[in-house]
Amino acid sequence: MRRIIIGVGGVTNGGKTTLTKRLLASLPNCCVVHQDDFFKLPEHIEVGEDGFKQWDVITSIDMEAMVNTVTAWIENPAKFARSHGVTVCRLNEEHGENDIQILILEGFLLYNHKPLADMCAQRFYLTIPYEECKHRRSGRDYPIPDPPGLFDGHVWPMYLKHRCEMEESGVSVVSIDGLLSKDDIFNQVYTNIWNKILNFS
Ligand SMILES: Nc1ncnc2c1ncn2[C@@H]1O[C@H](COP(=O)(O)OP(=O)(O)O)[C@@H](O)[C@H]1O
Ligand SMILES: O=C(O)c1ccc[n+]([C@@H]2O[C@H](COP(=O)([O-])O)[C@@H](O)[C@H]2O)c1
Repeated sequence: MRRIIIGVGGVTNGGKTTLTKRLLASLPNCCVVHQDDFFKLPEHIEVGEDGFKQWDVITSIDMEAMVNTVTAWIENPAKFARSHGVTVCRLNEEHGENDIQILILEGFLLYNHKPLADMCAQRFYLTIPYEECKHRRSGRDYPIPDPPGLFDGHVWPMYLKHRCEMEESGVSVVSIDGLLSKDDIFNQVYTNIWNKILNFS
């Protein structure tokens, strides 16, 4: 049985969740692990020198728990799928597609954690410019609402810092322009994933 882990990373509001939902609905035997589900409780988030709770750093996320969840999928993808409500099917053997199991990791800091980055066979990275990001973020409702000034004082500077660290680490990513239409982004990524699967031993 082949199994493949796909990363959907990138900037906040870059379109990661939107893309992931469409991939989940289109790819066979496909599960997802969202990094946002592993945020620590607010009382465990430090306040930084910038005066803001430090949500946009890797230590705000329980990465050990996230990696453990991914490990559970690796050990038994079909069991993981069934327990997450995904119907497991066999694909057409004529096309060499039988028994593929796919896991999508979705999150804004996937590739700044080496163990997680190393688990991904393909890493997509969505980007959008500052103005568009600020605009989209202003319309979002998070479990903890953004205090005034958070975007410019913490979110965007941390994005730039982590992006720079990711690039310096040498991890290879497929950059996706998040300004493209939702359809174009989906088609580009979907095609890329199938190419990867069909060339995957
Ligand atoms: N390609 C796109 N073009 C325009 N708006 C988009 C696109 N992709 C996502 N959005 C919108 O941007 C906002 C954030 O999208 P979302 O997928 O939740 O981002 P993320 O998961 O990266 O934070 C949502 O309002 C969504 O509808
Ligand atoms: O989901 C939460 O509990 C949560 C609590 C506080 C903040 N967030 C924000 O979630 C953002 C990452 O999620 P996303 O979907 O925008 O990529 C990050 O920029 C955080 O500032 C998210």
